[in-house]
Amino acid sequence: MDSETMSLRSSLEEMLDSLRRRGEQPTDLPPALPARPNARGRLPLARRSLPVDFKIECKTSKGTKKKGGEIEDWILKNGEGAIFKNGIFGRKRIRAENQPEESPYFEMAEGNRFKGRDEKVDDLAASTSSVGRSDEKMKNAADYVLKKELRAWCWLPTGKWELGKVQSISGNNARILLSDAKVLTVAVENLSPANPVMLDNVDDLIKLSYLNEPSVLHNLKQRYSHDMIYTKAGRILIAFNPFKDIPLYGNDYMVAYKQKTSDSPHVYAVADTAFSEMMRVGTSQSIVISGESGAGKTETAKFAMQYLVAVCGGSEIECEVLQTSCILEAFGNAKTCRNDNSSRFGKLIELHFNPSGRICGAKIETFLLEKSRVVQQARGERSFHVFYQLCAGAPPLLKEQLNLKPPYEYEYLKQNDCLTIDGVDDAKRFHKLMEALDIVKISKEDQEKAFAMLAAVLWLGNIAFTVIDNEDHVEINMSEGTAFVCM
Ligand SMILES: Nc1ncnc2c1ncn2[C@@H]1O[C@H](COP(=O)(O)OP(=O)(O)OP(=O)(O)O)[C@@H](O)[C@H]1O
Repeated sequence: MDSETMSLRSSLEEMLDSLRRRGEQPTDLPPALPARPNARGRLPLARRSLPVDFKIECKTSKGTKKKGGEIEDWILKNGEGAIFKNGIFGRKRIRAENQPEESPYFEMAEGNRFKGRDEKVDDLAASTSSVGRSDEKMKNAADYVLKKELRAWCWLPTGKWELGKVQSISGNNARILLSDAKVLTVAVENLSPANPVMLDNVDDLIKLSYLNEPSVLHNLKQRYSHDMIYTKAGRILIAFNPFKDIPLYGNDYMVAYKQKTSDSPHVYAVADTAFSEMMRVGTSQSIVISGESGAGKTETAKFAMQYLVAVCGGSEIECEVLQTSCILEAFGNAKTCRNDNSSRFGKLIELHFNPSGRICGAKIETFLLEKSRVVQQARGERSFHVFYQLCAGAPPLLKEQLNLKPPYEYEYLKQNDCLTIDGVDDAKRFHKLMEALDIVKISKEDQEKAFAMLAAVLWLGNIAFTVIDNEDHVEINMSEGTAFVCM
């Protein structure tokens, strides 16, 4: 095992140990998530014009009937041989028992919508006994789709989804009129039902009649294009990174969410719900923020903390809590190819409240810091912010004491020729860092020790060695770095 893996393992072990120490069993299990529809296509309500609660039937090319999980397995194994591989829309051919007045699927709506899995399998078994009628039913379904000029998403060979209207269906192919007036012939298995226009821009994905991939992406994209970066998916909040300042934050918004006069999806609403539930139920609440690098997790966590601090306090401790971000980011964040302020560690932030709902303490645990970044960074990336901040912003006396040079003088910092970040003033950030350290009451003496350690690390990187024989023995080169580190 190499040393890096060893250090990662030990960090991981440390984290697990610390989690274990925090209690073997969570005493505050989160409430069960509400039942959510199948992501492949939630069946719409009976009153809507689209097909509802169809049954699945399956017959192999040899005529044997299959049901339940067998169907899925069989379709996967048999590919093109699966005659029911795809219906009018999507993977499943669906059929209704009775002919509705308007929709060929009407009858199934109320009775079967909330049936459990076993009941549905029973339905499936029943439905396979009437395969003979399926062609007629499918024709009705096709007629219905055509009559209503239903919109559908087409999966194009280019790998994109395109919205169009179904013009005609013949065999396994459908002709689709696209928005640019082009007509495409698409295999029906490459179609997914689109939601009616009235559902454009809905603020909660569970309001969509069809929860398929293109419909979800379309909805999120539309909202994003109107700077609506938050969307709900039931109890989950989806947050998009706008990469620009959007006027969605600040006092007025906080008041609106506190007084519940706004119910648009927002990180403030999530923080408010967590706080209200904590006060109501009397147990700890967690907000889990996840996403890929650059998705906006750190910013979102900061907005959530700002909200909690604003509505639950006004005393000194809250101010200290907010200042921790500045310190953590200086020491643990760095510029990467994906994010100019990427957190190179994980963190667990606890805010402690007293019985009256005021913040009375906080605890931050960090884990898995990417230590190797100190000595090596990928092209276009920097080491941790604090090194550049120290070099740029240290007061003259400190600079002299620590023999500080500009970043390009240090091997650890200059290796990638990436010394600055557009729009970021490292010197100013250093002053903010010192203020934050003062606010969280780190003594001047401890601050100086920390800065001396950082300077020592930089100088250590400047020590060079020369191989002096064939057995790879080395000798240290005398240089400014060597002299300074040995002092
Ligand atoms: N809600 C927002 N409003 C404005 N800008 C934002 C918002 N969220 C993120 N950003 C911008 O995107 C950048 C990256 O976001 P952030 O650092 O929060 O991502 P992250 O998910 O924490 O990334 P990493 O995992 O690399 O740490 C921020 O520095 C900020 O410029």
